[in-house]
Order: sequence, then C-alpha cells, then structure tokens
Amino acid sequence: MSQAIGLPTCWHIEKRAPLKSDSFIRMEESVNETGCLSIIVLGASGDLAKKKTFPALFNLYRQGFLQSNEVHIFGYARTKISDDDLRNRIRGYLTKSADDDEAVSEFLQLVKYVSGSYDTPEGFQALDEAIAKHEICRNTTEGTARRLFYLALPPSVYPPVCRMIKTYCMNKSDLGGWTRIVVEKPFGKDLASSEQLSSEIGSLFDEPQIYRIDHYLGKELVQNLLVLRFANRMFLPLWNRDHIDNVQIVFREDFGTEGRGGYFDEYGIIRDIIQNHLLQVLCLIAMEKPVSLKPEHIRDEKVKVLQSVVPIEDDEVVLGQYEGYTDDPTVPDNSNTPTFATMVLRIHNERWEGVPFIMKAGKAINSRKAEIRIQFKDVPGDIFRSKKQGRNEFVIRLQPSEAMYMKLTVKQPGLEMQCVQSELDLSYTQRYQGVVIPEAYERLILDTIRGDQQHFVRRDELKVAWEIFTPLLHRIDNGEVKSIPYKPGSRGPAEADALLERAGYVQTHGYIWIPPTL
Ligand SMILES: NC(=O)C1=CN([C@@H]2O[C@H](COP(=O)(O)OP(=O)(O)OC[C@H]3O[C@@H](n4cnc5c(N)ncnc54)[C@H](OP(=O)(O)O)[C@@H]3O)[C@@H](O)[C@H]2O)C=CC1
Ligand SMILES: O=C1O[C@H](COP(=O)(O)O)[C@@H](O)[C@H](O)[C@H]1O
Repeated sequence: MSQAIGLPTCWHIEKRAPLKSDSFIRMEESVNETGCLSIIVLGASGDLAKKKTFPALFNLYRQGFLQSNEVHIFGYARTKISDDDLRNRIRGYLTKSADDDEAVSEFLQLVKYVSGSYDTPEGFQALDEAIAKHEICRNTTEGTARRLFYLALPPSVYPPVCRMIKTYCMNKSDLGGWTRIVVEKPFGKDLASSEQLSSEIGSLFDEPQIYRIDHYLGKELVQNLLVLRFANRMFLPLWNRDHIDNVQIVFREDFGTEGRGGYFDEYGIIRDIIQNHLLQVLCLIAMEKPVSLKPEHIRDEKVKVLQSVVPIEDDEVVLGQYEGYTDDPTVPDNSNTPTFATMVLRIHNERWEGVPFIMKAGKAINSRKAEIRIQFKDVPGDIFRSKKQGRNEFVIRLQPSEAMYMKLTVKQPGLEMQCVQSELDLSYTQRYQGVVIPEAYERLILDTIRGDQQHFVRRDELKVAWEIFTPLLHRIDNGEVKSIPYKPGSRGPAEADALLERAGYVQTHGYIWIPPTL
C-alpha cells in the first residue's frame, strides 16, 4: 500500500559513517581524529564507570570508532585492584550478546588499571608513565597524542584531580594532539561551589578543553526535541500558554542507590537528576528558536529561558526518602537526603506565563521510565462533553521504548456517535525496525573525541541552573524542608499527586497507552 502512494516501504536510516561528524554542524576546522588516543576513566571502580562509561567505550570500539591500533583505556581510582580485577568487574556490563565475546576480549585487552589517590602526585605520575609508554609503543610523534580524561567521580574531588592532571598528565606538547577533560553533573553542590569549581578548573583548562557532560543531552528523543519543535509547522501555534495547560518532566527508577552512598547521599535527587537532566529537557521544551544550529546559538537560548524561571516556592515542593535508604552501609543512619522530589517550576515570559512545569524524579519507585507529558487545555464550547474523555496530551517517552504519542478523542468506530480516547503513535522499535539507537554516552564520548561541544553544558548555563535551585537546596540542607518516607516500589509520597492536582494536571482515568507490539 505504502508503495502505491510513493511512501517508503521501510524506513532506511543511514548507518553512522565512521569518524564523520553526524551533527548538523560541520566542524569548522578539521579535527585530529587519528593517531594515538588515551582515554583515562577516573573513578573506574564506580557505578557510572561500570554501567555507562566502559559500555559506551566498548560500543564505540565495536562500531569501529575506536581503533585497537590507536586507543588505550586506563582506569584510575583509589581501590587497589589489578588490571584483570577491573576487566572482570566491567565485563558483565559491556554487552548482553554472546556474539560479542571475541570483541569483548579484544576490548578488555586495551584496558589497564592504575591505582592512586586523587590528591597526591604518586598515582598521577604512575598514570602518566603508563600513558606515555602506550604512546611510545604506538610510535606516536611527540606531542601529537590525544589524551581524554573522563572524571566518573563525585564533583567534590574534581579540583585536586584537575590540578594533578594539569601538573603530571598533560599531552606533552601541542603539535596537533590535545588534552581534554570530561566532568560529570551535577558539577558542584550549589551556586557558590559550582562557581568555585568553574574558576578552579577554568584556571587549569581552556573552555574548549572542558566538556561538562549531561548524558540526557545525548539521548535520542532529547536530541529529537529541537527537530520536533522547529522543523514542524504544526507545533508552532500550539506551543505556548494559550493551548498548553501544564508540562510534566518525569524521571522514575525502580531501584535504589545501592552502594552509591559515597556520592548520592552528599547530593540527593535534586542535584542528581532535576538540576541537570530534567532542567536540560525543560530548556529544550521551553526555549525560543535559536538563530541557527550553531552550539553557541542553541546554548544562548537555553540560558535565556533559564533566566526567566522564577524562584521555587516551598509549597510547590514535595520531597521523599524511600524506606530502607539508610540501611545502605554507605549512607549515614540519620540522613535526610531526598530520593524523591516533585516540584513546580514557573517561567515568567510571554510564551509560558501561568504554565506549571512539573519536575518529578524518584528512586525505588514503581517503574523505570523518563518522559515528557504535555497536557493541553480543555476544549472550549465542548459539544461532545469530551472533557470526561480526558485532555489532549503529547507524550514523549525518553526511555524505555522510545516513543512519541498524542492522546486525542475520536469517534468510537461503529454505528453510535460515541467518543473514545485513542492516540497517534510513533514507537521507534516499530517504526525504525532494525535501527540501533545509540546510547547517550556513546554519542557524547564520540563528540568529545571529535571536539564537538554542542551537546555539552556551557559555564553560564550551569550558573543559571544553580541560581534556580540553590535557595531551595540550602533550605533542604538546613532541615527546613523534610523528606516524607515512602515505600519502595510505590508511586512515592501521596502528597506529590496532590501537588500535581493543585498545579492543574488532570488525570485521564481508564485510558492507558500500550506500546504497539511488532
Ligand atoms: N551512576 C550513574 O548511573 C551516573 C552517575 N553520574 C555521575 O557520575 C559521578 C560518579 O557517580 P557514581 O559512579 O555513581 O558514584 P560512585 O559512588 O560509584 O563513585 C565513583 C567512584 O568515585 C570514588 N568515590 C566515591 N565517593 C568518593 C568520595 N567521597 N571521595 C573520593 N572518591 C570517591 C570511588 O572510587 P575509589 O574509592 O575506588 O577511589 C567510586 O568508585 C557523579 O557525579 C554522578 O552524578 C552521571 C550519570 C549516571
Ligand atoms: O545521572 C544519573 O543518571 C542515572 C540515570 O541515567 P539513565 O540514562 O539510566 O536514565 C541515575 O541512575 C543516576 O543516579 C544519576 O547520577
């Protein structure tokens, strides 16, 4: 059928061409993407390293973006383990397919481990020796080597680590090689510490060398937002306060922070998820159209919309902590750290005045998903009494099962004039069969090697993000806003649903979207 009307019978997406920038912006200068490359994962013994960083490096290797005759990967952390111990720790996370066993073994042979502290020279001197040895054995012309330092560490240790890298581990000269650092969110704990961190790191590295990563910016459906909003005429008249009643940006995980207390308890769910991942999504949903797709133009518009966010009101915040969180030996028994938060952000500008942006994040709750839910206003002069069917909603499912669907009211098929809720649905697994959606970290690590900063956080963007959340975070740290206990596996505190209702969200009862099966 689709052939008859000239539509493609199947959707063919060009496989990613090796080592070519697939971003819309051609690189302004040719990028040195060949030659010896050392990737150093600091915090290699940790949760991020095993779950995200090493798997992303493996996938880049398996797809040919990392060549075994060029790259070497070094893990660095305090934990005293051997090369093989690290290899065994990460092996199970690299892939689920037995077909990859040979590639896994080849990849793991590229991985070495150096143990050392984060604030004394010895470990970093040993690390530099190990890197230099690799560079020499690759017959690398002095100074053309590339060194990428990935800080899979709590931000509290970034200053000493950056000082040690600058002092002991830089690429020895600049004949086309480079040294870059990738630092993880939340990049500080509040405005003052973030600015302090930016100043300290800014005194050691130039902005083009610093990659502030927020891996949500690498997710397929997040990268899709700009295209969705600004390449489709149909959304232009609807995307504002005249038609949209409320926006929810939701992050749920059905597991806790097992063993990550060393990091998580110091930061909490707002610093861990809302101040960065969900706020980045808010920017892309709420920002004005950039002048062009140049990184600076996009990031200019993100800063502008963040500058319009008004201070958060305590009566529009609900915090929670799952029962059993403090049973974790890495968490203090008297911790008040929130593992759940629902809050309302408000943007004081012409496009969004009066539209609540409801940010929800929780660990150890009843499902794992991340989505954007845009709820439209009621139909004026409703002759179908369709209000009981529920409002129109545009849902963008970031994960799992990437999808976008529009909930709408239609005539129920049959003889009767009955209304029923249905949906227009774009489910990626069904629509783009056979296309592998890259993991966020794969894209972003590749961008750091290519020198492409468009999907990374700029310093002024970070400053405004902290200005929004710091007053609330300080009130939480001072015990002025308490966490409500909730049962693991539940929806979180009931008070959060009450806040949603007060903010204007109207639940559609009886309708659920079921992802289509192939
Ligand atoms: N886990 C995840 O899924 C994600 C995490 N991130 C970010 O990555 C960073 C690290 O997170 P994650 O790996 O989960 O955290 P971990 O608690 O697993 O810490 C990583 C490593 O850092 C070292 N470390 C932990 N706490 C401290 C401390 N207080 N002082 C010095 N060293 C410490 C430990 O290594 P050792 O003791 O061996 O030196 C640990 O193995 C965070 O900034 C987080 O926001 C970002 C995206 C996803
Ligand atoms: O930054 C973080 O993100 C992960 C969730 O990442 P996702 O890609 O699986 O959604 C979260 O588990 C972790 O606490 C946080 O630090």
